Amino acid sequence: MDAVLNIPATLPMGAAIAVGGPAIALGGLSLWFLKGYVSDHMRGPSNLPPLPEVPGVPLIGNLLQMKEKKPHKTFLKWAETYGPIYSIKAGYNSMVVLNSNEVAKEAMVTRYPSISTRKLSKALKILTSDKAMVAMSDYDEFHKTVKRHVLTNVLGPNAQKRHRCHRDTMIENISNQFHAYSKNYPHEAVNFRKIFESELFGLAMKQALGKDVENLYVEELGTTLSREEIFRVLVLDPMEGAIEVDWRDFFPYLKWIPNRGFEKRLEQMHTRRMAVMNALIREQKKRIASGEEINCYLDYLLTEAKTLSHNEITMLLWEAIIETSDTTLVTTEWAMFELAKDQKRQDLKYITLLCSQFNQDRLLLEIQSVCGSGNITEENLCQLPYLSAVFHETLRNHSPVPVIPLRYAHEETQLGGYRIPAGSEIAINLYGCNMEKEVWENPEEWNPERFLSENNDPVDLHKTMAFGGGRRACAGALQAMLISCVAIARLVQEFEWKPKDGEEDDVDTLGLTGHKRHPMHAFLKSRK
Ligand code: HEM
Repeated sequence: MDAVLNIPATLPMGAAIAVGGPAIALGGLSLWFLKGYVSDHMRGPSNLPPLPEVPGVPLIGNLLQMKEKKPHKTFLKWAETYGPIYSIKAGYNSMVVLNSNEVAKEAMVTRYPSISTRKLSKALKILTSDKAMVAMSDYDEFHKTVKRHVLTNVLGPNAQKRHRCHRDTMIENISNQFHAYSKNYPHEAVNFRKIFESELFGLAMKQALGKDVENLYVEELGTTLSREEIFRVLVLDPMEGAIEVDWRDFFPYLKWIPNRGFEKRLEQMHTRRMAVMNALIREQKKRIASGEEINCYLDYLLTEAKTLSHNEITMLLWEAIIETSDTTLVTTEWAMFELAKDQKRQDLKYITLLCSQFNQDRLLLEIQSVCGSGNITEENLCQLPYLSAVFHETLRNHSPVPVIPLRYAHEETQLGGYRIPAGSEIAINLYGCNMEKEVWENPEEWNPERFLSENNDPVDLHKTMAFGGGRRACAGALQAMLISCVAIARLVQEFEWKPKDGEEDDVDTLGLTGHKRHPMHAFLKSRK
């Protein structure tokens, strides 16, 4: 049940248009969502039938059938019997589960005005400071204001241009560390995550606060924390906390019964997170007072966001840190894992050959003339359709957001031709949509070539809906794509990757955002 109840995280359509090629790929997101919008919108309300229901037991409904920590998989199984849209009972609450592209699109775009509020679990209520974040707020004035702020300073195309230096430094550091590892330990498999995660966190800190950190004295905790401990408090703990379940979420009429263990754990997590954020902000305020200005979210919010409280600013800074640090790592690690398993796909000749089948000579010539023997840069991305296919296929097959954070129908509406009663929770199972056999051939197979066949419209890259859609589409899609694609290409340009023996079939996942359960270990051989 856990993963459904909680979850993270946005792309304003036109926003992507400026950063060269990648922007073109992302612009497709809006076009894809427009496909079908008009016809859907014309269907008027009528005496619609009620939803198919998955049978459960009195009082607890279907809760016992969802014991495993991967509800998206249970939802998919049910879709085989009850169809792409059905309702379940999570204790007292009615939940509508959507498992197909069409109904998901309808929920995110056409019916959005009726389902624009969030339903948060008790854990998320505490960890989000009661919706004081872009991703977890309801669609209201607060949401519009803070989304504008994060796009203006951190995630929009112009902001991403201004933060480019941090991404370039990050990829150089990553490359240097892998080279050093392969030189010093030629017979040992490297832990991919250890290097990538730490560098990504550094980038998150620079964008949010202006500087990375080595250690920090936290007054409220009376101790100095190492960088690793700071990462745990700001990223790992909250990600784990977000999937904590309080049984009272399912039985609101029993909310008077205390659940102290749960409350204490979550409150402590929240207090430690706020203490660390406050200490980090205090340090940077000293920098600002000394006259040193840096282009970062903190400096921007302190000057521009006059209507926000200290608590809200702290939460927004933390949000930028945790969202940068998590899902991009998940996607890049899965992509490298898939490529490592498959030597032929790492071969640039193979890639160009495929591209040439897709779009013949133009691409072959472009790749050779643009990249040559030099390192790939963000400017090259729009000319590498195979790389784009690798990225989108990884998002499809290893969804970092298997179920979109729960929405709530605050008024009666309709989806998929069924009546949706007011008060229903809405779970959009992106994993289920991406495993639809009618839409994807052999969906369980990781196969980037599916996006490169002649019949494929480049806009279809966004059929995965990995970044959500409509007004709540992911604000970080551009950043995620820039970081992930450059990293994948650069690491394949520079090294041959081979998984550690016995790890090829290890596709188990963990947590809210589909992390690889066991970090990927691979042997590296420098190509230079
Ligand atoms: C591969 C990486 C990522 C994936 C797959 C992803 C996916 C998503 C999804 C599915 C949503 C939810 C849309 C909804 O509620 O309907 C979302 C929202 C959001 N994402 Fe991402 N995301 C990624 C990376 C990022 C990054 C790097 C950031 C920021 C640093 C970010 C910031 C946000 C924000 C702020 C929202 C809330 C948008 C809103 O509510 O208007 N995401 N993301």
